[in-house]
Amino acid sequence: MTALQARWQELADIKDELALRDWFMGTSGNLAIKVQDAPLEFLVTASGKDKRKRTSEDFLLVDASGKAVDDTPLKPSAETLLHCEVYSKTNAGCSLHIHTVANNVISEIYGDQGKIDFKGLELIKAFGLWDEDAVLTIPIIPNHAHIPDLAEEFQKHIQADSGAVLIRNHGITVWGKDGFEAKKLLEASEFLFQYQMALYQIHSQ
Ligand SMILES: CSCCC(=O)C(=O)COP(=O)(O)O
Ligand SMILES: [Zn+2]
Repeated sequence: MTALQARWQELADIKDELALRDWFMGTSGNLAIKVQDAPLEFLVTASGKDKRKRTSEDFLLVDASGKAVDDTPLKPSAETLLHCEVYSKTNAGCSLHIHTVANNVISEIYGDQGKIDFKGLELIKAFGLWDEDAVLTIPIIPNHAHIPDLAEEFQKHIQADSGAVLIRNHGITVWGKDGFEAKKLLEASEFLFQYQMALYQIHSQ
């Protein structure tokens, strides 16, 4: 199996798992996985597809600028530039973006603060934060319809080989060293958002 085939299968399996969680409502979301460095090439989801379906046209190979490497009628995700920023600034191997009710609600409640902090919750360990007093901070950036502007805002918060950024009333993008790590951060983030939303509802009664 070639590296391309292996990464394709890895990303297709992740896509299926996220689809089972109903994390691709209304064709939202996009996924990417690095295939090679120097020159950078990564697989990204084709734009506008129903990501719950598994087909031979789910992904296409793009270069460091987000352009298709091969001659194809498929269009790369409209948000490919965000994935380009991840791979140009880090050693991450996989980046995932989804829209959920929980990540949208949390991004709106805490959007004016520009971040949300989580402390004292076991699941922040998924981000490698094991100390008793550790705080997980997830930045929240404004949404921009113009993707180059969104990518510019987003890249300011890429400071390590793994991380997460919330885009206000849009969704979350996470990245990690491989598909397993990126998916772990995504699941942990969504757990934390659901927890915080439930707590907020109780406190506002
Ligand atoms: C219908 S959701 C609006 C676009 C978006 O935010 C998204 O995540 C999906 O866009 P893509 O081009 O990757 O399908
Ligand atoms: Zn999106």
